[in-house]
Amino acid sequence: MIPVLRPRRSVLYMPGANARALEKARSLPADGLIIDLEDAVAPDAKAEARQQVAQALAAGGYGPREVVVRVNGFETPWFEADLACFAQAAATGAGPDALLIPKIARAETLRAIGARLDALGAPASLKLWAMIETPQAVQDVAKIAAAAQDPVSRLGVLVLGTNDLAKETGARIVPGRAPMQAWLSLCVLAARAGGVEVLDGVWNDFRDLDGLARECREAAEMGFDGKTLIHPTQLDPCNAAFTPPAGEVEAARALIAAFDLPEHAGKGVIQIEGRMYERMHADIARKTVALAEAIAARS
Ligand SMILES: CC(C)(COP(=O)(O)OP(=O)(O)OC[C@H]1O[C@@H](n2cnc3c(N)ncnc32)[C@H](O)[C@@H]1OP(=O)(O)O)[C@@H](O)C(=O)NCCC(=O)NCCSC(=O)C[C@H](O)C(=O)O
Ligand SMILES: [Mg+2]
Repeated sequence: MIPVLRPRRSVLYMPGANARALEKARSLPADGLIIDLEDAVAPDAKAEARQQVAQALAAGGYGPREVVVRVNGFETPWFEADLACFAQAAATGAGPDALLIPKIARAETLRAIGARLDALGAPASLKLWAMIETPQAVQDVAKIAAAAQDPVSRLGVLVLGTNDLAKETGARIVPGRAPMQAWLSLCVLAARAGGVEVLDGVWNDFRDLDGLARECREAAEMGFDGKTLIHPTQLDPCNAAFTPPAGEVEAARALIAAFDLPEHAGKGVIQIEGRMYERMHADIARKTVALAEAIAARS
């Protein structure tokens, strides 16, 4: 059975204090939006930004875009008020789809936040996304992703924070990301084992769209479900990189149809034009078709 997919090819951050960005996001071709209350909002502007974001969510107009609020960290003075604000908004039907928790280091923290949301009366539909952006989080990413098996954690998606990883480790952010490849792959592996989705980190040099396109292709090849972004011009190249090409979708449909032929009933392996296909390839093909259909349904 192929799950109904929600495309998360492009997920755009914007500062919660930036009213123009909150407005503009209603018409941008992003699969998802992350409205930030953490690093992109100065300490003195936190309370006002929180209210502005709550008002923007209540006003709505974000259509099919998945809306996520990145709250301040678990140990900051703003965390509890952020959580209470969006738990209450979710309880009245005007909340985000998920809260993104920065600098998660342990699975227990997710469970504690999930339990706090339960206590605040937030509906189960309010999910948690976890940022993987500390050395400890990368080392423990399998346990963090596995927390998704426990409904109290509400975990749905892992999000890489490559800027913080560079800061914490001294690794350089370079084209091809050789210094971080092992960590990125570990996160993809952990996400798949835990049954959650995983989004790549941001490309800071927002005027270099060729560099961005290269990094999006690399991320798609590594198995990421999508990439987080910081500027509207990054949306089209990112959506293109994570959309299955028409030829791939056509080939996937042909493979599914081939396995459905009466002469192939009961066969575990077939050949088409000199290439071997097993039923696992038909499973991959079904996922490709489901993603392409979900993307088509959105547009
Ligand atoms: C990077 C920016 C500060 C650049 O802003 P600006 O100089 O205003 O750009 P432009 O003049 O080119 O903008 C053109 C129009 O697009 C709108 N715009 C710009 N960015 C966004 C956006 N992110 N979302 C929605 N709309 C946006 C402008 O308002 C202009 O509109 P118009 O008036 O119609 O012309 C800016 O892009 C920005 O703030 N980006 C997001 C920064 C952010 O949220 N950072 C935090 C997350 S990244 C991170 O922390 C990752 C992780 O934690 C890690 O550790 O790696
Ligand atoms: Mg960060």
